[in-house]
Amino acid sequence: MRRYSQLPGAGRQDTLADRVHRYRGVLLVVLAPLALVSLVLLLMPRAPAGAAQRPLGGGAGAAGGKKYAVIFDAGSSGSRVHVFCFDGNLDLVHIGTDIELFVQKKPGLSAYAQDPREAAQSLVSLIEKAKEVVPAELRDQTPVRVGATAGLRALGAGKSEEILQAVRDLLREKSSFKNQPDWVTVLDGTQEGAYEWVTINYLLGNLGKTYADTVGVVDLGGGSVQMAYAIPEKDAEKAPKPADGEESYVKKLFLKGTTYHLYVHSYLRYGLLAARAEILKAGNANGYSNCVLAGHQGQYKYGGNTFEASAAPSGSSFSECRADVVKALKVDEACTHMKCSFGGIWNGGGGAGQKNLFVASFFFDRAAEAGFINSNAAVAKVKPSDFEEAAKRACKLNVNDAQSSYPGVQKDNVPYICMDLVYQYTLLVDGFGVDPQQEMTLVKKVPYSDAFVEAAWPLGSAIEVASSS
Ligand SMILES: O=c1[nH]cnc2c1ncn2[C@@H]1O[C@H](COP(=O)(O)OP(=O)(O)O)[C@@H](O)[C@H]1O
Ligand SMILES: [Ca+2]
Repeated sequence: MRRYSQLPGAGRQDTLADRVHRYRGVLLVVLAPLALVSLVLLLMPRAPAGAAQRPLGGGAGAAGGKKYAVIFDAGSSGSRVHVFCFDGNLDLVHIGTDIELFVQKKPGLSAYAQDPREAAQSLVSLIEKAKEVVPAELRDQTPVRVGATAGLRALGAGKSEEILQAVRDLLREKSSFKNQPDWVTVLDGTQEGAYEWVTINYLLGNLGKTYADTVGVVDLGGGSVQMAYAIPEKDAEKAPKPADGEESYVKKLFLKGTTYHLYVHSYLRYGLLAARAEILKAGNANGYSNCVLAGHQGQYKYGGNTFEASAAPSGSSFSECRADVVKALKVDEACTHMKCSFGGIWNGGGGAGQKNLFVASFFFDRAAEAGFINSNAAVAKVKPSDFEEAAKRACKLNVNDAQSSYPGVQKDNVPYICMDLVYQYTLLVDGFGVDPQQEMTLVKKVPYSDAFVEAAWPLGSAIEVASSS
């Protein structure tokens, strides 16, 4: 397994083609300022023909062509604020010495389900940090958006709406940023996946290139996992209709003058922490789990429910745990489409847009904790089989040995290290159909210019905001 501190082709080492492309953009500014708005870098997530188009929000705070955008990521395991600043070409420019302000704190909003005001208050320190980096005279033109993901999705509409309302009130009273009620929402999973795809491909300098030159993105959160990659138009036309209540499989995006057909699916309850509950339910026939490390007797709490989570008398077993995970993933569920990933969900048809996979969030974190990538690296090249090997090692341990073997793993997570790694391997190989030997890139941050930017959905949202003004 190799490690890269610098990503080939990333950052601002533009090729001649890129520069020609950018110069073309400048020409367009001169020749057709109105057309520019829709041509240069307009992110327009659209539902397929016939469905209503998602409105674009207001613009970003601007000065001398610079625009700021403040995006809150209300994730299931923590809240984070990102502040970005774009120039007139919608390239990122420095905020002080960095290219992004990024501050995070735990727990997430959903941990305050009983007290919406306290949930909102948990964002105050992040708001203050964001204010520090946006010049005072630009704050009232600088939009602030809040996107909540799987944590609030799982709380249900009533509770999550109360929390969101408290956040809207707080932003109106305390933020001094440009705020609007409909800018504080629960993101649907496909929107989250699409933004993440835009983030990574923007940072890699891929936008404007053909779909085959983009990378596919997998984002394993706590509550849900997203797969997003560009597919050819002819495949998009054949996309099956989603089941009732599900988002459509294909989003049409217009970015840097290029139309992309993005296959996106978000699997709710298959984020790493949510999947533990599914695995415990699937495998708990005898009151114990084949995935829990020897020496652990306990229960696992997730989303207001409690599950028995005690080790089997013989401890954890890679192969038996894997069978439980396959069951939890519903790999064999009837597939009414051409080809499915798992749970009867269309797999998008694969192809060149999925050849290079960038895999984010918990995939990176667990790989670092299991010690097969450097936790300080921004990206690392691995294969699914690296997760298999790490899982086989972890599943042989008891909790005490695991605690000393994996000093980076939080105490609460130690009994689940076998389960998590088996899940990650099985999700990639049996779920998404990735070859165990296929090289892929684990990503935490992407090098851009002389800095690093978080590989997370908020930049995609900021690009939408900044390009719509
Ligand atoms: O902006 C980010 N930077 C670094 N890591 C992130 C970021 N956003 C999410 N993560 C990682 O993703 C994992 C959990 O994701 P999150 O709390 O966002 O769950 P969710 O997406 O299911 O709501 C954590 O391991 C966290 O470290
Ligand atoms: Ca997330």
